[in-house]
Amino acid sequence: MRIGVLGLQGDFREHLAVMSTLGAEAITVRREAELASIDGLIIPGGESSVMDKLSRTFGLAEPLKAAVASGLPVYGTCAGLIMLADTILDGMAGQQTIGGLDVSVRRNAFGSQRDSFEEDLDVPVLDGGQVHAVFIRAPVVESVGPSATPLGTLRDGRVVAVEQGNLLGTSFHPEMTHDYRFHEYFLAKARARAAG
Ligand SMILES: NC(=O)CC[C@H](N)C(=O)O
Repeated sequence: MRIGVLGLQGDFREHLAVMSTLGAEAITVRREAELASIDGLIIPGGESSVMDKLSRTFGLAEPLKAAVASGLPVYGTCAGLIMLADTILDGMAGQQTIGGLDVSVRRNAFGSQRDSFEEDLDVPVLDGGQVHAVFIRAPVVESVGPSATPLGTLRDGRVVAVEQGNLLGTSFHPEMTHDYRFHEYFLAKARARAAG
């Protein structure tokens, strides 16, 4: 099994380090050909509008859409979640997404007052208790369509983790904690895909 981490922009090196900690082979993905050799893809945090522009400049936007449509397991964190959302609210002018997750996601949903914060979340699909989540200029999942499932919510009920088949998205950054259960959850999907 081999994992790709989209390396156009953002904190992709941290995700590569998590993969190495978890004993998974991982490569940085910047070209279409690299997408063909992986069993799962992580889209890191960063700035989604820049990632969107670069993915189109590098000719990766359509191949990424095709990869999602093919059932490749993809895990998006923060900006990566925005990239996977079918609908983006408060995007930059002309900002597009890869899509695939039947959700609307609002960029920078917590405003400058709460630019970054941490909260413990209940995530019933993960064993081992609450997940300590780090949010940095984070998006929120404002509505979840019938094809997607919320996995985790803030105390106020707002959705910050979602799943839809092979797609997984979190508003927060597990790569910045030592709790890699979301990465493990994603790797299980990639392992199933690699096993064919
Ligand atoms: N930490 C992050 O990934 C921030 C996301 C960023 N605010 C965006 O709109 O893409």
